[in-house]
Amino acid sequence: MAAFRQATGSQIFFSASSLNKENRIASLMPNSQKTCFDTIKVSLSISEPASSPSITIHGGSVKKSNEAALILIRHGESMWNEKNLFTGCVDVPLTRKGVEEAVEAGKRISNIPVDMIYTSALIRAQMTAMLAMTEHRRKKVPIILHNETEQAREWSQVLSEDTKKLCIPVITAWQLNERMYGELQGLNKQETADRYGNERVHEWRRSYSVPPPGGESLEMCAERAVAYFVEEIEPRLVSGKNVMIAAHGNSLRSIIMYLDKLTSQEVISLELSTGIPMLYIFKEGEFIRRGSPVGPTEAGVYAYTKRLAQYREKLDGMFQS
Ligand SMILES: O=C(O)[C@H](O)COP(=O)(O)O
Repeated sequence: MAAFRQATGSQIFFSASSLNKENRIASLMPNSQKTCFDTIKVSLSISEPASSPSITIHGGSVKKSNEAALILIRHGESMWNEKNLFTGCVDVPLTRKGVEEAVEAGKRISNIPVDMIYTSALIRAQMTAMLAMTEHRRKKVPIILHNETEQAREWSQVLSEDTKKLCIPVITAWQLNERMYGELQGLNKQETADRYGNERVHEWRRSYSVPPPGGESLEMCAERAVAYFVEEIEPRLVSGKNVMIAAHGNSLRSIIMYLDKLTSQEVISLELSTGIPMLYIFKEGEFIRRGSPVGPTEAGVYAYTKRLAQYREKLDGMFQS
């Protein structure tokens, strides 16, 4: 990770070479994509239920908590996962099993607060986020924000203030897309390993700096995914917003590498299963990995932070279930 960033205070600076790579990555994307770090204006105001652990209001000023929940979830099984094909940035949907995995994931995080959701621009991640939220006890409605044009933003506004309070903004970002697998996209993984050798294919799939032919290395994927996380998502956590990110095996591996401060050697063995939520607590500028909630009432998750326990108690009071 240090290879492409020097952290000074809370600022992260990219070396010139990685900026060149970033521009190349940006050029790989459809020309409708603008610069790397478009700042999405969240057009929904997000109300905090009184018990919310993220923000409390004292006499008009907002006292921000220094703690927030971050949930990461790799999409459920996709139709090309099922066929064992390299997928990358090809936009394929979930299988029925993937739909069930997403719903199950939702059950596991159903008592954890979610104020904002980020997904990639790919349907398998968006389906996973929306299906998971059908199981959330707070019953807020996730709404995908459309900012692609001024008209899209205006026409998709929620104009009722009351309704807005029961919505969760969903921001889609191509920067969170799966790594682009280049010439491997659509090829069968086993046949590719048979052709090029297991070791070489494993290096393309799991190493930090070796890209697949015509595709992105994990390092190149990190330069957009981690940059987006730092520029757009981390400030939300700092402000006390609880965030869920639904994305992909490798874009999430690059983000976890940043969160857990993994070396380029350690990240090789990092594997993410489809549809398994992972919980982090963001506290005083640090990310603490809490593992994967096994069930909606797992003591281990709630015992760890008072705010999550209080939020769950509030939901118990609100819904008596
Ligand atoms: O893009 C794909 O094929 C999968 O989502 C991830 O593939 P990988 O596990 O081979 O990196």
